[in-house]
This record gives sequence, structure tokens and C-alpha cells, in this order.
Amino acid sequence: MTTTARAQGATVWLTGLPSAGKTTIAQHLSDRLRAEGHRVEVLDGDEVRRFLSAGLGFSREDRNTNVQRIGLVSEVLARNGVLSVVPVIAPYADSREAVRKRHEASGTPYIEVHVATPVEVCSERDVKGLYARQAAGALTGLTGVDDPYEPPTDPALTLPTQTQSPQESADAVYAVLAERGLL
Ligand SMILES: Nc1ncnc2c1ncn2[C@@H]1O[C@H](COP(=O)(O)OS(=O)(=O)O)[C@@H](OP(=O)(O)O)[C@H]1O
Ligand SMILES: Nc1ncnc2c1ncn2[C@@H]1O[C@H](COP(=O)(O)OP(=O)(O)O)[C@@H](O)[C@H]1O
Repeated sequence: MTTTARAQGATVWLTGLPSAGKTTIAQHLSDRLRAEGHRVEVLDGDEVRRFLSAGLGFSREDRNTNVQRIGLVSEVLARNGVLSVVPVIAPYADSREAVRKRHEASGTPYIEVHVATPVEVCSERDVKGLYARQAAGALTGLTGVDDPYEPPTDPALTLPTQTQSPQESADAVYAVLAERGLL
């Protein structure tokens, strides 16, 4: 991209279960966008929880607070021309809807992507060992297992990562940004 005054930001929210592929897709997508000269930020869930959301747990209320904080930061970035990529579970539909509304209120593009990996595949991947810990009784309230995950009903894109490479998944998100004239 040549840098112009009309550079427009957007929030790309990657919602899905633990180990669905959110972080990996965010990484591939942001690498490509940066290489093309875009201003990009990735608001990684784990990092946000260490700082901005330090002290919050995984109750419905705490997850909602976490998601609203991230939604606020992302909207501010996106409103100011940054492509903000958000690999965060955001399990509750009402919580995601509030983030969408915040973006609509300022006319800022908001793209919801469902990283729709089946729970069986996620639990096989088990990148952080959470599914094993839940099965062993060492953890309760794991999203998609013994805690709710409300799938998006009208996402801009659904990614079946069990049949795609990470690059293919990231390229599909890139294509949506391109189609919408955001690149
Ligand atoms: N009980 C439980 N349920 C879900 N996830 C858990 C839990 N405990 C810890 N973790 C780890 O925390 C990461 C999820 O943080 P998020 O901020 O994305 O979650 S949320 O949107 O507030 O629900 C999540 O990261 P990802 O695996 O990258 O999704 C997990 O590693
Ligand atoms: N199409 C795909 N998209 C994203 N990740 C994939 C895909 N296919 C396989 N994977 C693998 O699944 C795992 C997903 O882990 P991660 O990105 O940390 O998930 P999450 O951030 O959703 O918890 C990684 O090991 C990644 O290599």
C-alpha cells in the first residue's frame, strides 16, 4: 500500500474456542498486512489479561468486562486508521453485539470472523493443555466444554480451520478486508 490520507482502519475480531486457531491466524494476517505497509495492531487475549484486564477471571461478568475493554481499545485504534486484529474468545453474543454497536456508533468497520473449529479438533490440538487439565478435573469453566460458547449467527466469515492451513485461513480474512475496500 502507498501511504495515503485515506487509510481506513477496522477491527477484525477472531472469535472461537481455545486452540481454534485465533492467535495463529492473527499472526499470519498481521504479518502480511504489515509487510504491505498497513498499520496493524494485534490485541492478544493473553497479553491484555496480563495488563489491561489483570485480575479478571473467567466468570461471565469478568469475560464481559474483558471483552468490552478490548472492544473499546480496538475501536479507538480502528477509528484512527489502524487495522486492529483481535484474537479473543468473546463467548457471549450480547457482549460481542455491544462491541459491534460501539463500532457502528462511530462508523468504524467491524468484521466478525468465526474461527469455527470443532471442539473435538480443538481438544486434540490443546495448545496450552487446558482441555487435558479440564478432563483431569484440574480446571473448570473451560469455554466450549463446561462453559458456554455462543457461536455468531451472522459473522462476516466462518473459518473451518480443520480443513485449511493457517495461511489459507488468514488469506480468507484478508480477502474480506479487500472486498470491503479496507486495504
Ligand atoms: N476457563 C477458561 N476458558 C477459556 N480460556 C481460558 C480459561 N482459562 C484460561 N484460559 C486462557 O485464557 C485465554 C482466553 O482469554 P480471552 O481473553 O480470549 O477470553 S474471554 O474472551 O474473556 O472469554 C485462552 O486463550 P486462547 O487459548 O488463545 O483462546 C486460554 O488460554
Ligand atoms: N487453518 C488453521 N488456522 C489456524 N491454526 C491452525 C490451522 N490449522 C491448524 N492450526 C493449528 O492450530 C493451533 C491453534 O492454536 P492457537 O492459534 O494458539 O489457537 P487459539 O489462539 O484459538 O487458542 C496451532 O498449533 C496451529 O498451527
